[in-house]
Parts: sequence; structure tokens; C-alpha cells
Amino acid sequence: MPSDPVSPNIAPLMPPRVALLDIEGTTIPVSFVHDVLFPYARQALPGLLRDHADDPQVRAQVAEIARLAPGVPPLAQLEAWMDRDEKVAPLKALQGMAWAQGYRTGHLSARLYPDVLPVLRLWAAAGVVLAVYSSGSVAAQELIYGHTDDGDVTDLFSGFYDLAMGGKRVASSYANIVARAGWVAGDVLFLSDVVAELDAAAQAGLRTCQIVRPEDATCAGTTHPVAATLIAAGRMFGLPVPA
Ligand SMILES: CSCCC(=O)C(=O)COP(=O)(O)O
Ligand SMILES: [Mg+2]
Repeated sequence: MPSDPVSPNIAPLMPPRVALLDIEGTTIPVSFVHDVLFPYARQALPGLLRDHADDPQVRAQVAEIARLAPGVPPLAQLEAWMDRDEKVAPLKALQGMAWAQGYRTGHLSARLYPDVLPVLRLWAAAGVVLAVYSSGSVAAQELIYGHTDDGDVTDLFSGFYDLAMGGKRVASSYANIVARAGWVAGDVLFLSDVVAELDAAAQAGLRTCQIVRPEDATCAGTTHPVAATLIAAGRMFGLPVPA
């Protein structure tokens, strides 16, 4: 019998051993990504392509753009992807390089939702493995958690995964991460604001929780358990939460 791709994901009795966390809309406000990070990269990308054209990392991404969009000038293609908020690896890699300068110079500092750090610290102290899966490149993930308003919190995480594992709306990407990390799918709780991502993770056998932040007006109403904060998610899945 074919399996239901979006089977009801009732929280099981055993708490998850791994929390795999999306970034935008889950740990970091959508407004920070869209109103601060994306405009910063959009403004910096022309200079990055012009002034660092010989940098092997830039050249590799420009070559990848040419492969994906033959004949289109790289900057025009990047702008088209940004206009549509497409999660495409060369765009994400180049955005990460643009943000690196912003973090280095102190122009960028990431704001986490206020519940995130207290909860993640408790989960880590309880032995829960914390990992990140974002469309942002691994370098960008390490930068954002390395430069938060609360300092460098990268030590909380034991793994960072990006589009190299596959797109976030594809079940095989979650299977790839689980295999790469040596986890058991049913031990992993994937937290995200995007239903299509949660559907894909559930198809791969992961437990799921949709984070619906009031400040972002995320839409709920799915088969996935819904929580407004990581505190509520922790309670739902038997994980420790702040008193
Ligand atoms: C590494 S922070 C920037 C995240 C980003 O570029 C993005 O497109 C949002 O991706 P997510 O998968 O975290 O929703
Ligand atoms: Mg998200």
C-alpha cells in the first residue's frame, strides 16, 4: 500500500534524540532575513562579482550560474533569483560571501527569537543533538550563528546542512542528512515554518513540528504538530523547557 506522504505526525512517547532546525522563521525572524540580510547581499553582490572575479570561490559560483542559466549575465541571473526568493545553491553561496564582510565589519548581527537560545541550551545540556538544515550555505549558517546579538553560539550545533544535501522540499534530502549523520530517521525532530519542508521530512520518516511565529504571521493548519515557540515544541515532544 503506498504510504501517505503527509501522515499525521503525532508526537511519540520517546523524546527525539536529534533536533534538526530550519533557520528563517524557526530560529531567526523572517524580517531579519528579508529586511536585513537579503538587501545587504543584493547591494553587495555587484561589487563582489566585480572586485573578486579572480577569487576561485567566486569563479566556481559564476561557472555554476552559467551552467544553470547559459547566456544570462551572472548578476542579472542572481537578481532574478533574488526577486523570486529562489533557493539556488550559487545564489546562496554568493550571498554567504557577501554577508561575511558584513559580519566581519560589525554591520551585521543576527537577532534570534527570544525563546531560541534558552531552549537550545537546555536541549544541548540534556544530550539532544542539535543540527541545522537551511537553504543558506553552511558558511552562511556558521556566520549567522557565529555573530548573534548573544555572541557566537555555533558550539551548540554538531552539524550544518545546506542545499548540497538537496532541496528542502524533497524527501531524499532528509534521508541524505540522516545517512550522512548516522542518525535514525525516527529519532530526529525537524522544526520548520514551511509546510512543504515538513511534508518532505515526514515522508523521509522524521518527526516534524511546524513553528508558527505570531510576529511572522506564518500560516498553520496542517497535519503537523504546531507550536508558536521552541518552548511549546519542547513541551509537545517531551524535551526540557525553561521553567
Ligand atoms: C543562513 S541564514 C540565511 C538563510 C537563507 O538564505 C534563506 O534563504 C532562508 O532559508 P531557510 O531554509 O533557513 O528558510
Ligand atoms: Mg524557514
